[in-house]
Amino acid sequence: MSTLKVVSSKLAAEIDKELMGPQIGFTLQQLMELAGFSVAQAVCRQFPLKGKTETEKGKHIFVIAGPGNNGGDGLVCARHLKIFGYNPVVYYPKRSDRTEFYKQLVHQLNFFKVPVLSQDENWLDYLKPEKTLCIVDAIFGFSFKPPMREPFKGIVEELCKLQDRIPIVSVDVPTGWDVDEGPISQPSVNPAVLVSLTVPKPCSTHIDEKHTTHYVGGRFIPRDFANKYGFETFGYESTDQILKL
Ligand SMILES: NC(=O)C1=CN([C@@H]2O[C@H](COP(=O)(O)OP(=O)(O)OC[C@H]3O[C@@H](n4cnc5c(N)ncnc54)[C@H](O)[C@@H]3O)[C@@H](O)[C@H]2O)[C@H](O)CC1
Ligand SMILES: [K+]
Repeated sequence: MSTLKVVSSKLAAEIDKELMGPQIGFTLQQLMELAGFSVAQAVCRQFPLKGKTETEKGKHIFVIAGPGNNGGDGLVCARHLKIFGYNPVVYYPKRSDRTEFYKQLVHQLNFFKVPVLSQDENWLDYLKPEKTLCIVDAIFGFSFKPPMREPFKGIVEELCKLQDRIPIVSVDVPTGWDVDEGPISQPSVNPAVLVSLTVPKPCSTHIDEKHTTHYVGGRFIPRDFANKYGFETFGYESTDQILKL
């Protein structure tokens, strides 16, 4: 059997289902914690604070969280960024009522004094190139189906205007991209960093390597499980949660 380097949206959903099924028994919370933690680590690797001035250190990281689990990864990521010494602000326009768990993630952000903006707040005030280190795009992941609906269509259109001046870090899938086909509809972001979770999705083959740094994160599967789905595990070093591809 040939070894795939990417897995389709369908397979990614099957992998998730099996990981959280009765045989393996991970909970969504566990996987999301590791996913969000790895995205925060990728931000640290890409935008280190060491040697930076206080002004630089005070810059915002603007995390935009969508309505599903990709958004949940963003909420977790923001908490870890705060712990790592960054200054995250979360914009969470359409809050998930799927489970109580999402409310708990927001409570945890309140506990760490990370601002969480609602849909009616003036979120663009927080997005000034001179005051913003990067944007974490946790809007949509592998379950996005175009065309994009509001309020996200308008939000992503604004991000597209800013992305040449503020780097975007996309979680798992660049928002607006078809998971399997890539950027086939608008609006869609052009990230400076992509953090693929578990294994890259086919859309990642459409990134321009000169523009986009690609990491894999979400280090939670053993080799035989990866091989069963036709891919290899990645050569993470030591305790790293991410690997630059
Ligand atoms: N094993 C892992 O790698 C893990 C990955 N995780 C993350 O989970 C997402 C996938 O999460 P899911 O909830 O299935 O989907 P999304 O977040 O992508 O989006 C669903 C959400 O979006 C709405 N929606 C879909 N299409 C549209 C549209 N055209 N316009 C507006 N809204 C749309 C839909 O209604 C839902 O509300 C994966 O990518 C990872 O980031 C987990 O953390 C677990 C571990
Ligand atoms: K995303």
